[in-house]
Amino acid sequence: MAERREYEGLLDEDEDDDGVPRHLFPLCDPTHLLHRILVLVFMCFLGFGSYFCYDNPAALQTQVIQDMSLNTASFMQLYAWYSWPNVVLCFLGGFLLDRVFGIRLGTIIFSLFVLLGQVGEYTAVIVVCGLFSIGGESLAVAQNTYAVNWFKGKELNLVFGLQLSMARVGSTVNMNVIGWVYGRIEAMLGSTGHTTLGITLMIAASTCLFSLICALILGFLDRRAEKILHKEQGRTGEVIKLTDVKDFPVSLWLIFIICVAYYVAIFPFIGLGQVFFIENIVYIISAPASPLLGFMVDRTGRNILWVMLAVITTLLSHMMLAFTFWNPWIAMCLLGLSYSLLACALWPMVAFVVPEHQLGTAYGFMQSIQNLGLALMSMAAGSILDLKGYLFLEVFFIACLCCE
Ligand SMILES: NCCCC[C@H](N)C(=O)NCC(=O)O
Repeated sequence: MAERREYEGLLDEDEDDDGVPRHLFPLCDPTHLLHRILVLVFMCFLGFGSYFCYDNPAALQTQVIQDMSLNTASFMQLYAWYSWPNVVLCFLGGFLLDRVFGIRLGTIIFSLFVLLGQVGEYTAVIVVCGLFSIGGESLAVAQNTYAVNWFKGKELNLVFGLQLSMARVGSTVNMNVIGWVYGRIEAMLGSTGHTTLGITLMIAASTCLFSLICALILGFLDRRAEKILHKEQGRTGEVIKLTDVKDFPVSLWLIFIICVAYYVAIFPFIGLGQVFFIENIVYIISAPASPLLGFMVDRTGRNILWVMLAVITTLLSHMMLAFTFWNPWIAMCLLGLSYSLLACALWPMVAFVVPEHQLGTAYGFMQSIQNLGLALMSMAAGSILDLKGYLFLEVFFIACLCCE
């Protein structure tokens, strides 16, 4: 009780009982919804550049293969080199976030990696592609950690839905714009080639610079809120240890399994989509659907039930494509909705089963396992397509989903 009196004696008469300054404008008050919406805007734009540039190779496939004299195998290495480093380094990135850098500095560092990787992507292809990939995946870990820190117990599924929606907007904008940008530069220079490709990708890098600026602003707002709300005093003081991974609860390992078994039937499917509409329609549906479905999950709870429903409807989508001659738009629209539901119901579940000081490590480990699955299954899917065709590929995706 004595401490409380001393503490009250330190209270500025301009502060309320919780030590928050009384005369802050709502937009500047970290406890006000308007301020949290402001933080959420920058949180959503954190991943915009990473998601936008991640799809550069797919959106410029013809140009990249032509200008860099690549064959399909070496072209696909761009994606392989995105996933393979993250099998280990994404987990390490999450651990460094929890134990060394902290959320603010870690987010800025990973945003810088994404920018440097994108700017240098076609000078030392494989190396800086790895730099971009480490930044991209670890930045997603940081983004998820920020979301939980600011919105756990409030609108967490809606927030994840909004973050994923902005990510899908980045992918969709890239798919529909970057080819036009390349054409304009080709017209200006009068030829295709490395220079045209390089200038196009430098323009794409501006989205990563934008995300880095958002990371800096977000770091300022988070540090300011920590000071005003005296958050550091509420910390448990616990620190993550690498050996803590062996103590992760079974429920978290089940979330990891669901994540990898689901996403190997989504990203490789989109990447191998035979016609352009497959890549676009899933993302175009997911952009508006994710926040709406996230709001629904927030209101109803039952995340596990929604994840199960999403897996079942995704399974039905693939079975429609494999075993029926129905209009593929039906299956693709169903897939876009089920993918959105899965994404906004599954990712927040990590925050329900691990303490705050382990969040970055848990998300990092989850994406490491996801990237291991994606790297292996992407190669397997490519081989199955070459050797056995699309029916066997769909059966392969159905088998992966049945492992959930
Ligand atoms: N630059 C792409 C980041 C991917 C982040 C992560 N691996 C992921 O899968 N996020 C969920 C999603 O549905 O995109």
